[in-house]
Amino acid sequence: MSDDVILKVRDLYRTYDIKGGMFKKASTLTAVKGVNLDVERGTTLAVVGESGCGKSTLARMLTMIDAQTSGSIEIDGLSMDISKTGISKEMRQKVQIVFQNPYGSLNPRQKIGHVLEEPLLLNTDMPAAERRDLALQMLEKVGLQLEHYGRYPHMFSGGQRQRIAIARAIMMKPKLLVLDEPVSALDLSVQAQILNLLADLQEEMGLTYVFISHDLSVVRYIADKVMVMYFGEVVEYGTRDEVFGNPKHDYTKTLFAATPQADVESIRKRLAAKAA
Ligand SMILES: Nc1ncnc2c1ncn2[C@@H]1O[C@H](COP(=O)(O)OP(=O)(O)OP(=O)(O)O)[C@@H](O)[C@H]1O
Repeated sequence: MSDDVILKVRDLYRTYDIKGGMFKKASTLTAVKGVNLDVERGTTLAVVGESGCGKSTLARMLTMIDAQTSGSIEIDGLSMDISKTGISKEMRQKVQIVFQNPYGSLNPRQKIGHVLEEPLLLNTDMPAAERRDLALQMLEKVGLQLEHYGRYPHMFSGGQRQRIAIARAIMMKPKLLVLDEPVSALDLSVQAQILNLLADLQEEMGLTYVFISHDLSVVRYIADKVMVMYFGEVVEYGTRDEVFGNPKHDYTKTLFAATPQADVESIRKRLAAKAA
């Protein structure tokens, strides 16, 4: 593992103004409160916590879908403050996101070839023939077939659609992938296949992952480091073995106690069987 930090976040905040109503005063909600983190190149940081703790807000800021209220994000040496600079092609190239529901993020009227080539079309001057070659290469890389290039999203299973979303995310050869609950909507056996694919791509392409999940069995399998969020704050941050082996914060202890150990064991067995 390298000690080369690719993602550096300092004192990151995101607040939302909540409008008042007839019986309610206007207020401010702080969804992310003073988050600091460093992620080393080629490693996986898992972000866990209950619904509403700020995981997706953090993901949206890391991927420039939303701007931070204050604080800094640096990816591969480039500052990601879109409120000041807007979004450059260079910034787009550094980071991509994969969502939980691939169908929602794929345009049903676009063929897969177009879906894959679109980021290149928007952000580069690459000629059409090269774009097509790259799209075909990526289809193979994520375990799909060349004939899938001309098909529509509804012609694929959930697992295949998530492979397409991953292929699209890596078309621009990003350094960092933010994976927001990427396997939560999939059947268990398909989850294991997608997790294995992500592990292979990480090794092959030197990718760094921020992997958001509420599923501790998955986190235990994929994470190098684990960050636990609670009401917008980081309450635990350490290596996987430190956090799982010796959780310090009361919230983490409760979270771990609430996860049946059987889940952890079953996924371990499945993955071990596949690797053998
Ligand atoms: N655009 C918005 N306007 C107002 N409040 C928001 C907005 N987006 C998120 N929030 C609030 O910020 C808090 C954090 O939400 P966020 O979606 O980041 O949590 P999460 O941990 O990802 O939850 P989930 O797992 O359910 O998606 C929640 O209280 C949510 O209601």
